[in-house]
Amino acid sequence: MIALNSHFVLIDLHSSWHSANQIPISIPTYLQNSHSVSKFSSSFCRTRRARKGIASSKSSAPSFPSPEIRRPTSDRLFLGNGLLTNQSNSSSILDSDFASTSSQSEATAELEVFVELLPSRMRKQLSSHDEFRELIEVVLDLGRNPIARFPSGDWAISEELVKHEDLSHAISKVGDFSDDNRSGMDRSLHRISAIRNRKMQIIGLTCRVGRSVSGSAEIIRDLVEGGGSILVIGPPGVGKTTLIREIARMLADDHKKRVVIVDTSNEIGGDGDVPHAGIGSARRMQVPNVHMQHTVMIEAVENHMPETIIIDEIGTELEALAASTIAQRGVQLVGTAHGITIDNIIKNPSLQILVGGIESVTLGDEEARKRKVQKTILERKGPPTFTCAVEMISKTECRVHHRLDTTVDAILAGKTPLFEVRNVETYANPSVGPSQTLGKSLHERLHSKDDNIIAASDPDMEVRQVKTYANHSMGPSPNHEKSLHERSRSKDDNIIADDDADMEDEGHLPHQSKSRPVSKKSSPVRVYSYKILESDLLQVAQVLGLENEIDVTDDIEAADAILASSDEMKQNPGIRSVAKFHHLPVFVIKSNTMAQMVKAIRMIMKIDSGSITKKPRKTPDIVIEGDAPKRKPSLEEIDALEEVRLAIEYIVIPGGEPVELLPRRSDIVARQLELVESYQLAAEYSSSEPNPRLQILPLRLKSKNLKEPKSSSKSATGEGTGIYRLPLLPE
Ligand SMILES: Nc1ncnc2c1ncn2[C@@H]1O[C@H](COP(=O)(O)OP(=O)(O)OP(=O)(O)O)[C@@H](O)[C@H]1O
Repeated sequence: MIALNSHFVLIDLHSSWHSANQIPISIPTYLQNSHSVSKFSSSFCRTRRARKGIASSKSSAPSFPSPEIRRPTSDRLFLGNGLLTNQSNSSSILDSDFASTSSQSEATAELEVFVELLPSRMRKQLSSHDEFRELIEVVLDLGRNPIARFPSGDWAISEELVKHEDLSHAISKVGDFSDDNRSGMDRSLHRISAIRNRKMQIIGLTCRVGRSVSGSAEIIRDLVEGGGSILVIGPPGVGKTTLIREIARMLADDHKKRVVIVDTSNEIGGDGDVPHAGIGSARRMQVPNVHMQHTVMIEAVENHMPETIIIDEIGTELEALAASTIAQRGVQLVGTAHGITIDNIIKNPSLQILVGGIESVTLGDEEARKRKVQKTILERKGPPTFTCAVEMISKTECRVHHRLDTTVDAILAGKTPLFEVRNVETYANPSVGPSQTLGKSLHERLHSKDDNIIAASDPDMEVRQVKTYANHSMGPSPNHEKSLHERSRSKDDNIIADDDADMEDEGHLPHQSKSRPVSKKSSPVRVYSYKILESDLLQVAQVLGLENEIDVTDDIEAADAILASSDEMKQNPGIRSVAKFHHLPVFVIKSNTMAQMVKAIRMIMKIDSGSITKKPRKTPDIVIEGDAPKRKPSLEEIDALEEVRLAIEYIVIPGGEPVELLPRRSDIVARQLELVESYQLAAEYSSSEPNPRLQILPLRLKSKNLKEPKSSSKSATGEGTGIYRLPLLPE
């Protein structure tokens, strides 16, 4: 993204410290939010101005409000985080006084419109914040402190609590809320989302600053120009809408394509009937209500002869079907979907069609053996709707899957797909002119020393940075600073309960009893998680039949336990301080597999009580007995267990289908059975010749109550004859 030609002006507006009059919110809240926002600012502050030592706006908080509100003009003067752009101005990037005067004030115009939402007492406070220009959202919840969200974290705007009048004031400044509870401000890109009480009165608002960030699509310009359909995946707030808005403009203005945006919440083209200048000459179709998004998508193709259709938030099966219809009609499609990785889309039954649909195929024993796969395998049903996919890791970094079909096939086969990691810095070296940078082929970049891209041997892919992709369900990316390689799945699957926050400091050693007990109680046990997807945790809780007993919370103060990945524990030592401060036990999982989460949840719920023992004092961790690796498993055993994991996570749980495994040695079948049990699933054991085998059933086990089956003559470990059926929960 960033500036790629001399028409852009870069200014380092980044600042990470709050001024003295600002009210810091609690450490945990800060951590929580720094965890959930990207490291955008830190990477952006390395602009040329910064390198040349030109004073940034850090020292002088912009005064506010200015008397006159100006709207963006067709010159497209927009504000990004630490980035101001003006296409009509060709002054030098380096010595432009313009950047600190005219551009700044014009770029502030959109923010000025935004802060009109707030009562004047809040405006003054907010505008004095050093990061004011990088403001992401303002949250107004009745009876609470008004909160501003910045890239560096949350900040309480005022100690005065939000009143009804404050909400009424904000509501009076926006248009009507549609049935998705969203509204906007006329001809601006800001998004206002409402929370209502049971009487449907608005009691909370999330007001997001919308910006058109010129240059943000440079990072994938080659894909856009290639003409293929592009699926953009990312968690909320990572910048998907901002990216596709710029793609729409790029295609319509730079490439003179007929672009139609299906703008369900008026987020891409802004509120009001005249679209925001940020979409250039792309046309925009509004959608009367969210349930009609798919019909408007089809209408766009049938009535307006588009070459490209842009669509934000494909979330339902109907929308996915409409997208697939559009793609079949030869129209380029650029769409977004929520998720962290393509794996999330594959596992989402409504969106599976976007990646071609999935079906399970049962192979004959001979074929399975030949292919070295399990008997029931997953295959892609047809061609994906999109040619390629972009997983947004942060506003500045993404993973590009040039061939979505190849990626999906690899994931379904349990293999690591190959992809290319791109970041803004690589694509926005201001010292290189536009034609040089943009014209550079991937092949050239491959050999560029700076670009940190390495070639893969796969002839299908031109070039990519090969990284391990094993941890498909890794949490929302606060982890941008961490290499993907480091995030690869750990072979050691132990769960650690880390109960003491700071064991080194003997004088302040928190006694274990200080930690709040985490036990079953009438209200659900609330878990605060770091880098573990809430949806994955809840899915596991559901499989365990604990969906009413466990809850995931964003509020550390309300939490009963912390669940974190060990990667995050290493990266973010602050977690221990937070845990200590709140007297919370920390449960650490070494990989985000469902099996690990099952174990963690059982520990948190004390289902396996008594199995927790403390390690000697020097090591602050508590290890679950029996989880420590006792011996090195054989390759065959690893293979067999991986077969179980894939079968369960890709077929049995999402598809509700049974899976028959390959025949194995009886001791290995016993290990497989243990793993099946840890997912709380039932299995059928068959001691067919020459080796026994398991069939995993999509049925939940009675927890902690496994009985010897009547039909089994011996045991479930493979020595018996006939069928072994684990007891099932009554439906
Ligand atoms: N490249 C960027 N530079 C500066 N700010 C950005 C950039 N991309 C996004 N933002 C800001 O980040 C916030 C979130 O962006 P955006 O709405 O595009 O995210 P999103 O992924 O579409 O979120 P959601 O899924 O919730 O709709 C906005 O305030 C936007 O202005």
